[in-house]
Amino acid sequence: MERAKSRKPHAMMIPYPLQGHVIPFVHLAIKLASHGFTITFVNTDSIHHHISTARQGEAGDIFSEARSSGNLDIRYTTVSDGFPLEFDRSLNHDQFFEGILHVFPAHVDDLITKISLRGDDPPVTCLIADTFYVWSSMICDKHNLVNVSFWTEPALVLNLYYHLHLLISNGHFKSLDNREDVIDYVPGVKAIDPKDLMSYLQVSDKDVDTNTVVYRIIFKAFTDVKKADFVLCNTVQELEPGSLSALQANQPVYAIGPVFSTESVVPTSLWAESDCTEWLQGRPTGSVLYVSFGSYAHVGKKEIVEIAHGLLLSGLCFIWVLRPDIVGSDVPDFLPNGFMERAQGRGLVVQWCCQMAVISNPAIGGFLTHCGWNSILESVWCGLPLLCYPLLTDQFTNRKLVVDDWRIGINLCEKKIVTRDEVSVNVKRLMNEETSSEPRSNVEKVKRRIKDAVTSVGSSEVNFKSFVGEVGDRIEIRN
Ligand SMILES: O=c1ccn([C@@H]2O[C@H](COP(=O)(O)OP(=O)(O)O[C@H]3O[C@H](CO)[C@@H](O)[C@H](O)[C@H]3O)[C@@H](O)[C@H]2O)c(=O)[nH]1
Repeated sequence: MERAKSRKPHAMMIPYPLQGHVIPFVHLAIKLASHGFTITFVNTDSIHHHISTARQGEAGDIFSEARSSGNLDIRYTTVSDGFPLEFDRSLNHDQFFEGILHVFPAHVDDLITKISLRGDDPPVTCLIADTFYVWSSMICDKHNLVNVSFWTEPALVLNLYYHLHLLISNGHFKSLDNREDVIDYVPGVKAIDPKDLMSYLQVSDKDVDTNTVVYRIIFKAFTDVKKADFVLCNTVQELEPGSLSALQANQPVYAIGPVFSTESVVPTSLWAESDCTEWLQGRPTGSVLYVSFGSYAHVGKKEIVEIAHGLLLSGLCFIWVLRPDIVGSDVPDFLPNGFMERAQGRGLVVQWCCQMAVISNPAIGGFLTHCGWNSILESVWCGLPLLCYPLLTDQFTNRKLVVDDWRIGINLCEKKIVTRDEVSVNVKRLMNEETSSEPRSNVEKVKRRIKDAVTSVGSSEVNFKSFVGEVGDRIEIRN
């Protein structure tokens, strides 16, 4: 017993192989390691390859600098996701996720077996896997590991998926004609309109086949998470008290966000970053709009063209992140003819950048976003009001938090297809201090809350420390 007590906890961490998941996992790894954990961080070969290509050379051990500067025990390894490196995961989305569902867990299982045969010191005693993985409880049972699920979206979204059975039994999901009235029976959620549900739940059985891979993942992952010993959420207790309390009534759930280190030395970008510092230099405070639709969603060419014209019409300065695969990796040309020439001097288009560095520049005054959860947290951290253009998955639900609940942002459009006039009008509304005074003053309040949460006495920090204590106790009991 004494020996077990003095043993450091050793957690294997496996993010979902997508940019918006790898980033918070890396920050969590650093935080745990600085609280005495040994970490073995696992990226897929493909994610590692993209990080290396973005850096124009083998990235090697991505934690080497963090390890030496912070004296942290973080080990790094990669594992195959079952596909060759050249396989286009973005273009072949469903095939890729079939592999993540069925093939990837076998590779993870092999890796854990290999590591345990190698006799690492201390031995791996805990798995911290993304909540979207459907196999965590199976792997933890097999290898006698404490099962920690890390949720990288808002607690509201987890809470809705968690109570999927209620949405189904009440006819708001998985019926031929889903109900369209307000949902008021999910514990911890006062009321939510069906249009604010995650995109996957906004469709009826008439419109989609819910046997596709995305649905099989959803149905299984949110059953499996109920078997986790602990759930960590990248959110703040004071921001989502209802959903968090509802979840906490069932199992240990800790709000520990926002999990990010503002000066991260760990390379995580999957595309080469452009440095925007020089371009931003000397520009008036709050004069530049930042536009990004994250790493995962695609945007139709028609919409990109409308947004491009709208940005030009607005007459404002902007930095627009446009991934090469934003429309599709088989559609390389999507901007309207002459756009770059007309934007010269006031618009900068980059394929990727260090978002946190850019949006914390005082010249940035607002964020046109797809409402990815990391982007929302980062924008609030920097005190920037948001212009919301959700594209898929949790982004519609996140928009509700931003626009309806916290009132820190405005909607770009109501309909799916945005027009250039809507872009121009709303961009101007967001960037004008008078017309955006309400979201601007509210974002300052929310910013205070999230910054307070991560001080030594703040809720996220206190929750994090109790998680560290609890997980240590659980490891002892298991071993
Ligand atoms: O040029 C860029 C653009 C983005 N980022 C970073 O990339 C991350 C993007 O994350 P997020 O804003 O959450 O968007 P996605 O990449 O689209 O994230 C996926 O994962 C999120 C968290 O699970 C979900 O909320 C989203 O809907 C899902 O698409 C953020 O940390 C950004 O700082 C950069 O560093 N440079």
